[in-house]
Amino acid sequence: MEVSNKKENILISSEEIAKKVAELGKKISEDYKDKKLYVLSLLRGSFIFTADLVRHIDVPVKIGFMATSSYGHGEVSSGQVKIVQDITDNIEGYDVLIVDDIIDTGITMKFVMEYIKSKNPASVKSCVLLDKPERRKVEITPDYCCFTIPDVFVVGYGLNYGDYYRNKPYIFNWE
Ligand SMILES: O=P(O)(O)OC[C@H]1O[C@H](OP(=O)(O)OP(=O)(O)O)[C@H](O)[C@@H]1O
Ligand SMILES: Nc1nc2[nH]cnc2c(=O)[nH]1
Repeated sequence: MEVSNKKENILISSEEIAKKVAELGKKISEDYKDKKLYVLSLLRGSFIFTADLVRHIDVPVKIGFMATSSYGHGEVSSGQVKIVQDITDNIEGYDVLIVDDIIDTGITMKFVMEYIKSKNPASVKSCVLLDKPERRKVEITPDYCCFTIPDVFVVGYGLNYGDYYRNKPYIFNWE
């Protein structure tokens, strides 16, 4: 589960990612011009996407983190979302944008959206790099998304295999 010697199949290059992330940052800047934007980054998977995205946001923004886990080391969701590290800011009255790397079954994003709504924000929306709609188990559509992908387990740009590969600058799977 640590490293694989199979050939990498690049599905989305770092250049394609950079272009889409920049466009998305611009759109979010327009949409949140007169709002109180709070970006909530879900660790660990979204750390790279968040870091790149917020550098394309040119309106005032607070940035915070929450760590959730539901996959462990496997490729299948346990169906249970664990809050590994809770949000530490008071987000009451803020327009919270929850940023994650992927919506797959949708269980994580749905759970976190409900949890954040209970803290009385002005609004809550979701923003992901990847959407994998074929695997959905709960009803959810991302408010902002860079790429829709088919039902393949993908790795890189924050997404892990075991504890590894989050540092790869592109999205790939193995052939
Ligand atoms: O839509 P879902 O099926 O719930 O899957 C999406 C979630 O799965 C991954 O998190 P994981 O639990 O692997 O933790 P990680 O962020 O530390 O990788 C990913 O980062 C998302 O948060
Ligand atoms: N690495 C990885 N984590 C996930 N969590 C939910 N879907 C995926 C996926 O396709 N890849």
